[in-house]
Amino acid sequence: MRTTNYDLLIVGAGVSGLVTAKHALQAGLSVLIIEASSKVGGVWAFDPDKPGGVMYSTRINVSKYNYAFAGFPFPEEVSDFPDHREVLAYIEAYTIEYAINKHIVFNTEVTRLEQSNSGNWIVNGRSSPGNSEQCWTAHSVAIASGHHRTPLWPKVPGLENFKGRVLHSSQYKGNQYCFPVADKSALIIGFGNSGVDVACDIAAKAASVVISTRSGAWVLPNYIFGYPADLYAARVLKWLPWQWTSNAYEKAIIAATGNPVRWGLRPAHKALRSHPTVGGRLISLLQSKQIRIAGGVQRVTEYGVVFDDGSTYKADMLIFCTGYRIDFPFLSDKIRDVVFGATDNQVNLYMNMFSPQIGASLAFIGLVQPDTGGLLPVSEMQARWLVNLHQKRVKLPSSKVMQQRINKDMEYRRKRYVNSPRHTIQCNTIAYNDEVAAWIDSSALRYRSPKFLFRLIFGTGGVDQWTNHRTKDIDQRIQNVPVPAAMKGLGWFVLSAGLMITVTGLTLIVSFIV
Ligand SMILES: NC(=O)C1=CN([C@@H]2O[C@H](COP(=O)(O)OP(=O)(O)OC[C@H]3O[C@@H](n4cnc5c(N)ncnc54)[C@H](OP(=O)(O)O)[C@@H]3O)[C@@H](O)[C@H]2O)C=CC1
Repeated sequence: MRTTNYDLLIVGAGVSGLVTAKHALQAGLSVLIIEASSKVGGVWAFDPDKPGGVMYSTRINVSKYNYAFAGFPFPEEVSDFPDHREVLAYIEAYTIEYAINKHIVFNTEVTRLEQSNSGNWIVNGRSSPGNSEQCWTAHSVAIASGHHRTPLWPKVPGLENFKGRVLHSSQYKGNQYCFPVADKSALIIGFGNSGVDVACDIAAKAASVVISTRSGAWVLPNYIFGYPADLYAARVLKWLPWQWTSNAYEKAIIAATGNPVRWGLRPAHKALRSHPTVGGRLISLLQSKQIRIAGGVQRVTEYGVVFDDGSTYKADMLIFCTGYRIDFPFLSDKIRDVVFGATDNQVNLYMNMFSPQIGASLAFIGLVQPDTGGLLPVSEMQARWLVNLHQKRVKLPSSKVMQQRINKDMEYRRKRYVNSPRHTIQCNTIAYNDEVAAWIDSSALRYRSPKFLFRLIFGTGGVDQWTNHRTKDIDQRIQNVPVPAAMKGLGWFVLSAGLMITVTGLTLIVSFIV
């Protein structure tokens, strides 16, 4: 049975879906969110009985200044890196503040999405309990169901012979869940943020923990010289060649935690060529040898593994922390064909949002992996852009221009990052948001005062910088985002050097003329 034809139907009530709903509702659109679970929050809604989402000990690894909804800061008493309970409470408070709940249908899984000949979208869903089929139509659809749903299981020779336990990080909810880990030996395969979090969690109880990594990692501490590490990812650094920034970043890591080779980390690439692995706790566990690092797995045996260098490890459990495959199982084949690129995790979307063949009526919100800072402010700018498109204040470029841009971005990512399925949707938060902000007349760098400009160039500026209705409150929030002392020092150095060069140049010109 088809009911209301909504202006915008949103798939998923995680942060990306909620922020999209907030902006669409404020613009007067009729909105419906369809959510598979019984709660808002997406990956932040801890559930020990369901795969996916956070585990019991998860803390966000981006500071609360760069992972928040605009105009809605985390409470003051929350630490720089909130834990998942605090993040969920914050998301729930946002949902209440903007009365989003009444626009959500919970416990309903979207099963199919297709476009009718008229251009409207037909969305089918299945509600539980009872498995009742539902169907809605909408003028446009925003897919905000996340890209960390389908585990990526690599093929490892001999895995079928292994006698111990095998699971993916999405199934690991904490050392008190799953199965007894006390006195067992665990092999963690993969050295991204899941690998680090799982290794640190399991090391509290297990007898021995080894992380297997084929390319090592530069492990970023949560704090550098007393400030959250993400606060160093300032605008000025994106204006410099990334290799220079990477060198500085590597020096900062070495100054904060020592040479990574000492702890066995053996990074195979420059730091900024891959997604940052954050792990303050990991370094101390490596120092106390509660966790060890090994190379790639050559093959699995009945009771353990053989690494690439021929050494062996006897393991009771293998935990694959090997990331996710981008997948939206409800897309019809026709849409799937235009959305996904030729290789694994490649998406053929303009600004990771729109298909040139489909246009503005189907948007992907949050289909981005920010290389610095958090996803939330990117999703929020995408939501605002989408609403502006709805209101016909802006329009998308032609499909030819969109495709050219997609190709250019793909080429850039291939060169800039390690060319792997892990980096196909990587983007720089500030650069991305600055670009979208310029289109919707919300630029962060509109001049207010030299002090402000300094803050936005040598600091990250936080999530409120792109808000277009400037109020004292918003300006205060931007000023509350700390600028690390080292970045202030860099700022003063650049300004003094600039001043000296200008004065010297002018003096030379004047003396030449005179
Ligand atoms: N606390 C937090 O805020 C957390 C955030 N996250 C975020 O969630 C996202 C997903 O993270 P994560 O689950 O760690 O996934 P990632 O994709 O970031 O990392 C996957 C890891 O698995 C390795 N890997 C992939 N394929 C293979 C293979 N075939 N053989 C061996 N190793 C392989 C990769 O190595 P290689 O580099 O060699 O390809 C990499 O080390 C990220 O954005 C992350 O930042 C995750 C956990 C906690």
